Amino acid sequence: MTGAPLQLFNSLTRQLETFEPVHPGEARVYSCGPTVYNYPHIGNMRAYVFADVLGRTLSWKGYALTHVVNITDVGHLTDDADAGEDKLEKAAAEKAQSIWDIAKHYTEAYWADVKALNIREPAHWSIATDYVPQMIEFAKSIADKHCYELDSGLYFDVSTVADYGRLARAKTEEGESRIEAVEGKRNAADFAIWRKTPPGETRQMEWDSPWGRGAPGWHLECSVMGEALLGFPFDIHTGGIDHREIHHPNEIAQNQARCCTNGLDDPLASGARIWMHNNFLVERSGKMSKSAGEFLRLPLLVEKGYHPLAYRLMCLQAHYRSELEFSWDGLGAALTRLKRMVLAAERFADAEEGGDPRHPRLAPFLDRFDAAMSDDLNTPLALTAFEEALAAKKIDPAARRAAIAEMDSVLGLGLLELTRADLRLRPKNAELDEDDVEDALERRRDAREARDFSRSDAIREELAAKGVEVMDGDPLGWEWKL
Ligand SMILES: Nc1ncnc2c1ncn2[C@@H]1O[C@H](COP(=O)(O)OP(=O)(O)OP(=O)(O)O)[C@@H](O)[C@H]1O
Ligand SMILES: [Zn+2]
Repeated sequence: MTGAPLQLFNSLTRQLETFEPVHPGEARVYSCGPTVYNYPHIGNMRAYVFADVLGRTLSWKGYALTHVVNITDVGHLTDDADAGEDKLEKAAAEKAQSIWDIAKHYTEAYWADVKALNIREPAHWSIATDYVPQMIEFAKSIADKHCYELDSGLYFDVSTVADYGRLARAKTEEGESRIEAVEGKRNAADFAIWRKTPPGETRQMEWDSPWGRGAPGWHLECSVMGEALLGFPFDIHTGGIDHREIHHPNEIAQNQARCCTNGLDDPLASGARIWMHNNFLVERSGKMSKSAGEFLRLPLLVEKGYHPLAYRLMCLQAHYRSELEFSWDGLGAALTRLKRMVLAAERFADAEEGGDPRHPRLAPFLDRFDAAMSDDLNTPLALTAFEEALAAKKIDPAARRAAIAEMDSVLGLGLLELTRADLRLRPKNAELDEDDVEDALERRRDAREARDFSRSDAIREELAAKGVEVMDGDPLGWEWKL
């Protein structure tokens, strides 16, 4: 493996650990994916930008990566703890639509955002409903020792595993106390791994099981897909910090139960060695939400004229474990920074391929970049090394192109393909298109050459009235903006 040893923060041990793969030369990663009952907001997408940067870093360091991202199309209740309704059943009932159509529609919307953000396709998008037989098999294997049946379903008894909930931080403050009581539960934190369809109710998604007709629990799904596609133990499990409190402790409890039944003698075997959690993207008003106020979806950013990769850059500007506050000004600043990078990269984007990235003038930038990324994915610091490599003077263009391509394989900004025109996105409400603007600017240049300043000013005002600001002497060389 190349470069500095990769240090990652493990939420389970609460410390930085050097990445040592379970299978030499490989990296197996599972990331909790979207629940496809609605469009993802940009906060959700921060979780996938983070998982993507982790995957790209592992690939760059030479590990053969197998990344799994699941699609939850059944079982996730409106409350992460054991209460509420199935998010998809609820959406389907409200919209009077087939649940399968709903899942398909929002999965496709999610994939469109993934693509726009240069998030690489994982090896598998595992769809929960494709794994129901394996879920039943997994549940059967742990049921005798670790579960009990109630009228409402099969419950996991958290007292049957060692040190339940060691991952969670908010155990006493919020965690357990907010778990709604279900009559007959042995411990407040016990959770359903199979939920029976209540008598007299019809569900669009249900399956037969030894515990009656019903649907799997959300936590069970991730345990099963992780094991099925990556094998226990695998290397890294990721998700947003909200998952650190309930979803992942429950997954870990099931994995412990499963590993013990399979003869793995470590009572704390948690399925994955390293558990990593990205912090939230927040709004000034609080947690980003799909219901309150303006629904911050990636397409809304694009409609307002921000390129999706400006949002990706905004994510990279913060460390993944820090909270990041969203603001339009912040996004605008990220867009300006991205434009500067594109201008710098233009100078050598056409250079020959195959240059030596370890050119003596570039190696120090690459080393700093590596040190930053190896220090628990310190992207804000890595970006500064990247920009200095972009800006350094008098370096062979082919070598520089190679070094930038290498760093960008980790950052995923697509800098060698992005053009000025790509970044001059047109807000949806703009009345002019790119050609109209260029045409007006041409006429204005002629007027100025002819020293006809009143005509030049008139064209400027005409453009301003249509939402285009002409920037004479723009330091970025962008002559106009919308
Ligand atoms: N504001 C946020 N910032 C960063 N990550 C987030 C944010 N909100 C949710 N996540 C993460 O996004 C991923 C997808 O979550 P999921 O599709 O289940 O959405 P959700 O939890 O229903 O979101 P919400 O509760 O906001 O509707 C999870 O890893 C989750 O931890
Ligand atoms: Zn999950």
